[in-house]
Formats: sequence, C-alpha cells, structure tokens
Amino acid sequence: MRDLLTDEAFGEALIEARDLRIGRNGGTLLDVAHLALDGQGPTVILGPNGAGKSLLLRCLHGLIAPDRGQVRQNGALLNAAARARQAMVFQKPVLLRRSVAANLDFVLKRQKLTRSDRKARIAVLLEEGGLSGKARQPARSLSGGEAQRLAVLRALASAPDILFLDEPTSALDPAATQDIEAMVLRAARRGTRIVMVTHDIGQARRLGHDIVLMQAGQIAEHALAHDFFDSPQSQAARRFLAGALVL
Ligand SMILES: Nc1ncnc2c1ncn2[C@@H]1O[C@H](COP(=O)(O)OP(=O)(O)OP(=O)(O)O)[C@@H](O)[C@H]1O
Repeated sequence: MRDLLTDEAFGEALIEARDLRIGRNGGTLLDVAHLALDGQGPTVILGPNGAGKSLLLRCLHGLIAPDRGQVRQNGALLNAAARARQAMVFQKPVLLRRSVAANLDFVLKRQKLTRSDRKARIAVLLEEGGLSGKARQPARSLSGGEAQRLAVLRALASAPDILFLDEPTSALDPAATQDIEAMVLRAARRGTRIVMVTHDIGQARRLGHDIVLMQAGQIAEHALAHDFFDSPQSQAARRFLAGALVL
C-alpha cells in the first residue's frame, strides 16, 4: 500500500481525498490529510463514536462539501456524472412509500430502460435479495432486514462503480447481517467498489480488504486488513482493537 501521507500529487486512485477539513464552532470535526483508495476493496472504515466516519463517507460521496480540500474520482474532481456512478446505503433504509418492485423501478427508470427490460431486471434483483415473493408488498411493511436488503438492491440497481455503506447492519440481527454481507460481497465480486463504515470488528474482519481507522476526525491508520488486525502500527489501532479507544 502506498505511503498515504507523503504522496504529493493527486494520482490515479479510484477515489482520493486530500486536505479535507470540516470545522464547527471553532473545533475540527474532520481533518483528513490524504486518503487514496484504489480499485480493490472492500475498504472498511472503523473508529469510535464521533470519530468522523460518517462525515468522511459523506464527503467521499459528495453529499456534503468540506470547508476545505478536494475529493477526486479517477483523477477528476467529483462532479454530478461521477456521483451518478456512486450509490449509498444508510443505517436506516431509505425507501419510497411504494411497493417493493416500484422502489426498484424508480431507480431503473432513470436508466431509460424499456418497460420489459425493467421488469426483467426487477425480477433478477428481487431474486438476488430474497424478495421475489414480496414484489407488490408496500416497502414500508417490510421487516428491518428485508427493508435493508431492498435498500441495498436499490443502490445496486444502477450498477454503481462505488457503493458506500454507512453502518448498514447495525440495527440487524446476525442472520439479517449475514444476508447483507453476502449481497455486499457479491457486488464486490461483480466489480462494485465497496467502502463501508461499521462498528462491528467481526464484520470488518469478514469483509475488509483494507481498514481505515479514524480517531478524532483524523485517519489514525490505513492498512491492509490482515496487517491492521495482526500487527497494528498505531497506538490508536492497538487501543481500538483492545476496546480502549474512545474519542
Ligand atoms: N451537521 C453537523 N453539525 C455539527 N456537528 C456535526 C454535524 N455532523 C456531524 N457532526 C459532528 O461531527 C463529529 C463526527 O460525526 P460523525 O457522524 O462523522 O461520527 P461517526 O464516527 O460516524 O460516529 P458514530 O459512530 O457515532 O456514527 C461528531 O462529533 C458529530 O457530532
């Protein structure tokens, strides 16, 4: 992995953030000197409550503009076209007050597919998410696990280059968590770049190719997962893994 802090120019990373800063009321919420994510992954972002994980993810997705700094995708500043090639899944599923199938159709219509192509694609997606029997059911009536599976399907319906997930399983039981993890891994195998925030160290071990540890708005360590877990370099990582790191 490249030396993230001494790399001078924006390179050819899939997604790269430099000098990101967000401040509020005289304090610093986010202060990321440099983060470069290549085409591999999944990248898992870990850290204690309030460390800035969600803020970083939202900046990478262009949902919030930092006070300072830049995010680039494939070397170009993040613009609407690049953002359209990204998707995000939140802790609480974001669904429309429509049927399960109509939630997917809404996304597919933006891709200007014909009605029959959309129908076929919806069937494939529902099958993938184990929701085939629930196509006509109101999305709001789904269980928490089903609703999150639908939220992931909605995100994947546009076949994004990058999928950001912010604690997608923190409200789910182990079986529902396993379903989401399987969907995420399938998407990763199909070439979608995964960047995920979690509090679940077991999940980070199961899914992570590389780990970003955040502490107090900064990146304390970014390392390949096996290095991070087997021989963490920073004191912050050692304390976090020992359960002792708090903001
Ligand atoms: N819109 C905002 N206005 C003011 N402060 C904010 C705003 N959004 C986030 N913060 C603060 O920024 C800090 C980082 O928040 P963030 O949500 O990124 O943390 P996190 O690492 O994702 O935490 P958690 O694990 O608890 O979700 C927190 O102190 C939070 O209160």
